[in-house]
Amino acid sequence: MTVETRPPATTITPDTARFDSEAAERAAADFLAALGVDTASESTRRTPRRMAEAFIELLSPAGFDLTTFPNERGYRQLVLERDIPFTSLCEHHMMPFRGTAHVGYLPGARMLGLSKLARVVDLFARRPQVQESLTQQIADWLHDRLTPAGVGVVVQAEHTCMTLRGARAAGTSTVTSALQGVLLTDARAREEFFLLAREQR
Ligand SMILES: Nc1nc2c(ncn2[C@@H]2O[C@H](COP(=O)(O)OP(=O)(O)OP(=O)(O)O)[C@@H](O)[C@H]2O)c(=O)[nH]1
Ligand SMILES: [Zn+2]
Repeated sequence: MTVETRPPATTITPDTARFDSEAAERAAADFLAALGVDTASESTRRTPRRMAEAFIELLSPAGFDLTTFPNERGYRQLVLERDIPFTSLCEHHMMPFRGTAHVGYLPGARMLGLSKLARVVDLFARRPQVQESLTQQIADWLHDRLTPAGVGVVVQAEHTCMTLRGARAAGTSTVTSALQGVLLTDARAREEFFLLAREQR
């Protein structure tokens, strides 16, 4: 008889109860009026509502089950999910920043369902963020929840607050990384992670 050391799945339920969509719609209408934007035409009458819904969507990660499996065959090498797309909101301007994340881990006693790596990125992207925190939060959360031997995260993104306005530095991208466990302490494991994360298809 095998003894499960942990429950097979943990349900992650993001808190979306905090949204007051009607207040958000009223505020959007006030904001647009203050900017002199007409919301009286047939085309723009629902724009305050659309704005509220758009921001609520950008701030609403999907819930999911953090499904794990026992690492029965003792797989000890890197598992790396590359090019996970995400959209987040820069907490300074509330303008989108979007890009991709590479998320990898060195398994311990349990393996994670692959899709969960993309779901964890979504969980932390759909909130007001700075890219450094997004990157670190993904690594820390996986390290705490999965207790793997190591975790590595690389995030690359375009910040529209600096490409479309302000510095207007079109074409720039920002790269951040966060490491935990063996990937932080062992130079060879770290090197392998960055090599595989960078490798072209
Ligand atoms: N470190 C970090 N900074 C960010 C991120 N997203 C936006 N920023 C920066 O936050 C800073 C906010 O600076 P402020 O000087 O208060 O804002 P601002 O007057 O609109 O500045 P400009 O964007 O330079 O016009 C800007 O330099 C942004 O580029 C992020 O993810 N990480
Ligand atoms: Zn910004």
